[in-house]
Amino acid sequence: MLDKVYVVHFSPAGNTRKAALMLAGELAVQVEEYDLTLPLGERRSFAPSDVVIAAGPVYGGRLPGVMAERLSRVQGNGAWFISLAVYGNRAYEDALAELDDRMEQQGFSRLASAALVAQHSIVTQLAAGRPDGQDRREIAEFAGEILHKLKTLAEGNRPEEKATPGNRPYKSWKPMQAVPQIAKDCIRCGLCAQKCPVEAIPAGDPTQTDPSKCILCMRCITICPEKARTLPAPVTEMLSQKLAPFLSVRGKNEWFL
Ligand SMILES: Cc1cc2nc3c(=O)[nH]c(=O)nc-3n(C[C@H](O)[C@H](O)[C@H](O)COP(=O)(O)O)c2cc1C
Repeated sequence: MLDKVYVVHFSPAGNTRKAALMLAGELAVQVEEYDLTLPLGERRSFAPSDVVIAAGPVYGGRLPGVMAERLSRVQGNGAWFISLAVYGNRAYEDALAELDDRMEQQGFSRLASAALVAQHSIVTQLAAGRPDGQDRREIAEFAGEILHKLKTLAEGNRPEEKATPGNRPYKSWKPMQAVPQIAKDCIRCGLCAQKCPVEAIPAGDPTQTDPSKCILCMRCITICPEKARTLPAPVTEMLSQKLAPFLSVRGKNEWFL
């Protein structure tokens, strides 16, 4: 086990964070989180001996643009990174490669990369409840391989490396043009406005959502204490149909180091 590991994450609906903390708990005694989900955050600089897990959800086979931007808040100075693209049972496509590239641009050195499955934040029947017990066992196996690689490196040997899959240039993807709808049950508590990653909900009137800012990340829908925010039915129906083939498949956790 390591003494400490850092977890840098962007996790609107909490599934990415859950998977990243599972890995962190298998790797180190102490875990420190650095959250990129909110619009404001201090800059953070790491030391060459630090080990940093960088975890993001997959959106349309890509890293969310907001997360890619916010990674400029962290500076690696040669620290190790473990990249995690957390996907909802469909596919991760170029997201992991993109996360690797962004971390390297920020001055981190790649130790390992993984695509892990977690519950789909929009169609929640997909990979429901994951990461689960089987995922935990696989994540523990991945952690064991990371610790072994660190030991090999500390002994002065450079192990053979497996490259992260993904295309460059990355596939193109545009977020859907839709926003959550608000039911009469909304008590205007303002929690959604406070926690929106992209400031799409005005604090003065949380029944509004700015379609030019909303990334449909599901955070407001997930955290609303009154369950007053939902996706418009045509959006849910379209996505449920598109993703139906993935309901009966157990998506794979894959790692590369
Ligand atoms: C806008 C959007 C796009 C998504 N696109 C994909 C995708 O291309 N492939 C996939 O398997 N899952 C996709 N998902 C599911 C998420 O990657 C997955 O549920 C992730 O764990 C969500 O992380 P979070 O709970 O930390 O927000 C998408 C989710 C959202 C909100």
